[in-house]
Amino acid sequence: MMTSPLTPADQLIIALDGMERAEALAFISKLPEVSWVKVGLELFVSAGPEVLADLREQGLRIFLDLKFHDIPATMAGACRRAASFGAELITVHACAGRAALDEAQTAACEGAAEVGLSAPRLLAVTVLTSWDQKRLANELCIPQSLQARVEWLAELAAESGLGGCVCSPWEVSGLRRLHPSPFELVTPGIRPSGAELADQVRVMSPAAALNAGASRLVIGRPITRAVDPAEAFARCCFEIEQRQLD
Ligand SMILES: O=c1ccn([C@@H]2O[C@H](COP(=O)(O)O)[C@@H](O)[C@H]2O)c(=O)[nH]1
Repeated sequence: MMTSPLTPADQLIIALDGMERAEALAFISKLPEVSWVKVGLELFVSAGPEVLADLREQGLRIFLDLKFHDIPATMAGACRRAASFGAELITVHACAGRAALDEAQTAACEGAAEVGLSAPRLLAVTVLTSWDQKRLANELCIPQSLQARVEWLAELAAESGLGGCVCSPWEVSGLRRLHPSPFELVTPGIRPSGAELADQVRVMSPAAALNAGASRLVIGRPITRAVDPAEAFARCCFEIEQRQLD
């Protein structure tokens, strides 16, 4: 069976950070082409799970990025509930370890099935895109190279049957050789040329990240804080389309 290629909007996930519920809904109503949104800690803590239903009613697909990291039973309980809200992508920290990842994955599938939804994909966060090699060694006393660390944690995720991982675009080409599609490599740290880095360290442009092998890109402030967010979104889509034509 032929699968249709992903459109740029399928590959771009807009991070709705720095907004309260009403602001997020108003923002999204100005971007009718968006198909995926990411609800992270800021919006979820201020608006609660109801915002997920609000966004789904607008036809949006939900990436729930709460980065669960806890003991296995707590991770499982949180993932079960998150899946029942209709989130299609859910993050957990790979550092929670194999038992927690295994239980989280099972509970997420059960939570979705209990309400008649398809199982979500759990994504394991590897090393946050705001970290660099030096801080990893100095602050966390992790002697591995950053690439090796990400590959180690992605392997743990794959062995637990997770749907993919979150990494920076810098690690994508190495990871893609180890984990072919459909294992998802979802990359924040996306910066179109000229955009401010802010707290992001391991960054790439949208086209370069996809060329390296990323499945989907997460982009927040370069669009949400743009003077004209619709134009900024359209520019990212254009860059992705051009790359597909090259
Ligand atoms: O390693 C990670 C994991 C998650 N994030 C999240 O992605 C967005 C990025 O937003 P920008 O404004 O484009 O920097 C944000 O919600 C983070 O929580 C990440 O940046 N890095």
